[in-house]
Parts: sequence; C-alpha cells; structure tokens
Amino acid sequence: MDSGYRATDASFSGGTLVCNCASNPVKVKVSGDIAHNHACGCTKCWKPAGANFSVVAVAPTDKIEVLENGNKLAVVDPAALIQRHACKECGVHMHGPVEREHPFQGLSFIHPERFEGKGWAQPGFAAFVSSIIESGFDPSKIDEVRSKLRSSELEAYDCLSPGLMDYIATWTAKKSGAMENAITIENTGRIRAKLVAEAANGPVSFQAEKELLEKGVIILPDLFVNAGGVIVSYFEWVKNLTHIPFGLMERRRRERRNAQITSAMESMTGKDFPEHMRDEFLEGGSEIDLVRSGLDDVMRGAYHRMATVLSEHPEIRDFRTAAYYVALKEIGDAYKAIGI
Ligand SMILES: N[C@@H](CCC(=O)N[C@@H](CSCO)C(=O)NCC(=O)O)C(=O)O
Ligand SMILES: [Zn+2]
Repeated sequence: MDSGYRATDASFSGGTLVCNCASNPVKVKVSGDIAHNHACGCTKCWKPAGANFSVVAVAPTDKIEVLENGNKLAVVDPAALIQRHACKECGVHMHGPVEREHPFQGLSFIHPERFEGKGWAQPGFAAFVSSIIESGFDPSKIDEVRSKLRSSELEAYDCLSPGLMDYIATWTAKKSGAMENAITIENTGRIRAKLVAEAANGPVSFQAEKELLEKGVIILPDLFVNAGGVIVSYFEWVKNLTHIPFGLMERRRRERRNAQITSAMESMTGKDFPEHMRDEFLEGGSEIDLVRSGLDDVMRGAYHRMATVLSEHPEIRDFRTAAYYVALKEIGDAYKAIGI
C-alpha cells in the first residue's frame, strides 16, 4: 500500500492469482472483474510480511477455479464465515468463498496483489482499521494511520464502508421480514415456500400477494401473525389497571394443591412421581407462563375465527380477507350493540 498501485484498467477481466512459493505455486483463476477492493486491518485476512493491512476484494465464487497445486490448500478456520483457503507452504490466502447464508454468500474473497497481471481495481476504502491494534499495533499511533490512509484517498472505517454496511443491514432486515415490500413481483418467482407468515408489516406487495395466492401459497397476514406484541401490551395495560401481577393471588395455593396431588398419586400408586416432571408440575404458574398461555389462547382463537370465515364463506379465499372480515364484523357488531 505504501508504494502505491499500478493504474486501474477499466477493461480488466480477471487473471490468475499465484501464491508465494518459489516452486509448485498454487494458481487460482478468476474469470471476470473483481469488486469492493479494500484495505483490511482485521486479524483474519492474509497480509504480506510486515504489513498492517491486507488488500482484499471479492469475485463471484463461480468465477473462481483452482488451476494448479490445489492439494497445497487448506481452510484456515472452518468455523469462519469466509472459508479462507491458504497455501500450507507459504501461507498466502488464495481464495475465500462465503458459502453460508449471508449477504456475501456466493462471493469469494481474494487478494488482488497476487494477480500475475495488472490493471485490477485499486482499493476504494480501508476497513477494520482499529483491528490492527489486535495484531499488536500501538493504539497511540492509530490516528497517524487514519491520516495516512486518508491522504492515500482511502477513507478509514472500523467495520466495512457505509455502502456495504447498508447492504448488509438491508439484507438482514429483508430476511427478518422487518421491511415492507420484501416480497414483490420481482422475486415471487424465486419463492418456493408453501406458507408465508408476515412477521412484520406489509412485507408482501399487493401484486405479489395476488401471484402467490394464484400459485396456492398460503399467506398468514401481518395483522394476525405479528399481533403478539399488541396482545401482550393489552395484558400489560390490564395489569397496570388492576395494580396486581397476573397470578399473584393463586400461585402459592396452586403450588400447595399440586404438591397434594403429587403425594396423593404417590401414596395411591406406591410409586414416585417422575422426577423429570416434578418441578414443572409443582410450579404454581409464574407470571410469564400465564402471559404466554394467554397469548397462545388469543392467537389460537383468532386463527380459529379466520378459519371459520374461510370455511363458511367460499367467496373469501385468503387469510388476509378473512382477518379483515372478522375485524370489521366485530367493530360492526359492537356499534350495533350500542345502538350506533
Ligand atoms: N476485529 C476482528 C474483525 C474480524 C472481521 O470481522 N473481519 C471481517 C472482514 S474480512 C474482509 O474485509 C470479516 O468479515 N470476517 C469474516 C471472517 O473472518 O470469516 C479481527 O481483527 O479479528
Ligand atoms: Zn479482513
């Protein structure tokens, strides 16, 4: 990094990475351009001797091919996200695919300085800068490093660049269902699920829902699936109004009753109550158990009401419409009951 880079060639289309061995070097072909080239200060990436930073980029894993002496490669840490394949003799990391489910899945980390040819894209930023301290760098000198990086036009970050962090967060949010329109007509074709449960609000677009329903996919709507938070908030409200925790009045009495039942069963049968059930059976029901039980009951009741609507009204064919039917009918009935 200190001695600079050869110019980026816009027409660069890959090449061969070669390890540091004087004889029988490992050779890995990259068929296509690289992306996100950056300097990395982390302790995991391979660095040339004496360097504080590695230079590391990604390429699609299906564009990577081990050409020669692959038998010299071993995975550095099989538990790591990046499966860094290093040459057992010289230690250079030759390729590191990300195979597990992750925003970088399908990409392989490589070190462009190991390309035989030139023209590869220069690093665009510096990542994991503070991590160099973990390798023994003097923390009091870290500001000098940051300034030096910036003067080489490498913005210094302690994780990845904001663009990549946003990409990772977006992937995570979409996966958790915490984003609206995570399923649209752009990606319904790739959905193999038979059941979609909307864990957050509005994850399936209107058009996508139509397509999925036509394909026979069952969609459990957001207003049902993620109602748990609202239900337990209601329990909390009721508890606040009564100024008393759920189960306070009955718990000890129930414990005594359960102990009586246990000893009666033991004396009637002449056998000990099964040890693995004893504690749970004797327990009088803590507040959290009661809240979970109440939540379970409300959710089952709500599901049952939607299912009844679906079976009694053939013109209603999906759970969302059934849920709205139930909700609006209850509001209507309540209005009628008070004469509005
Ligand atoms: N402080 C730690 C950071 C290690 C780390 O998280 N490294 C990143 C970046 S590597 C290329 O940019 C990472 O994604 N690692 C995943 C992995 O190593 O499998 C340290 O320095 O050790
Ligand atoms: Zn790294």
